[in-house]
Amino acid sequence: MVYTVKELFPTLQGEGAHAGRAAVFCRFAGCNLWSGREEDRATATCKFCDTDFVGSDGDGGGKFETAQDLVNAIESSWTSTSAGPQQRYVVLTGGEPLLQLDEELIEKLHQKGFEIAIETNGTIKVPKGVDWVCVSPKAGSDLIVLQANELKLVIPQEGHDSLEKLLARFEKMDYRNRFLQPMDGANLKINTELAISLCQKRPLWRLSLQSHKLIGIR
Ligand SMILES: C[S@@+](CC[C@H](N)C(=O)[O-])C[C@H]1O[C@@H](n2cnc3c(N)ncnc32)[C@H](O)[C@@H]1O
Ligand SMILES: Nc1nc2[nH]cc(C(=O)O)c2c(=O)[nH]1
Ligand code: SF4
Ligand SMILES: [Mg+2]
Repeated sequence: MVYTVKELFPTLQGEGAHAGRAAVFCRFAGCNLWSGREEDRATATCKFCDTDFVGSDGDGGGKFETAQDLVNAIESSWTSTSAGPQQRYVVLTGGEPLLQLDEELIEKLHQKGFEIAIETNGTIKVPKGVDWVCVSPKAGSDLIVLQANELKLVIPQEGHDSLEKLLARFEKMDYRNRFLQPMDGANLKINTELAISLCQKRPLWRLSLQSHKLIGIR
């Protein structure tokens, strides 16, 4: 299996329950809900993406011919921060990482001592062995990952009916942690105020800020 990776870099997880934790980010190329081309954005299922996931030309990106090649690159990225063997943490994101993640890659990352997290839109089955699953549902897509460590809902999304009804539905489902993340873009300030007021009204939800953007890291 050849893995196409847009970029691979050490940083801190910026979002959700593990915010602030050292991690290597492996951003896979490609997504099933948007081509990544600006001219397709308006007609895509997911229209608000903040990420360039097209191609393999980013820092640390490339085409990795084998799972072992990719794992070696992830390990080098971890070590490049002088971090030792403890608490090795990799976040597989994209694009949509579940278009490429397979059990061989999971097994080889575990052999190197990595705890594995994924960021997924929840439309593709999660293979066995992933340690932390964060699902971020998109309006107009078929959510099939109905159980996860973390649900991270970006708000507000065009195409969702009543937000309060949607939250009530997710509150009954099997997600261990629930976050509201304000949509970045022209309305970030208003969206943040909305997320704050909803978290105050509905304490099953916590606020997830994209803290990496606030502090100017990737
Ligand atoms: C770029 S996506 C990649 C992983 C996967 N495709 C997904 O959507 O979960 C990573 C995270 O960024 C969130 N995100 C994307 N665009 C955003 C925006 N404009 N504002 C806030 N969060 C955003 C997604 O919802 C997801 O939680
Ligand atoms: N630092 C940092 N944290 C993140 N958490 C989720 C991200 C993503 O794009 O998947 C992300 C990202 O792009 N950078
Ligand atoms: S599903 Fe994720 S990667 Fe795909 S377009 Fe939406 S936010 Fe971006
Ligand atoms: Mg991001």
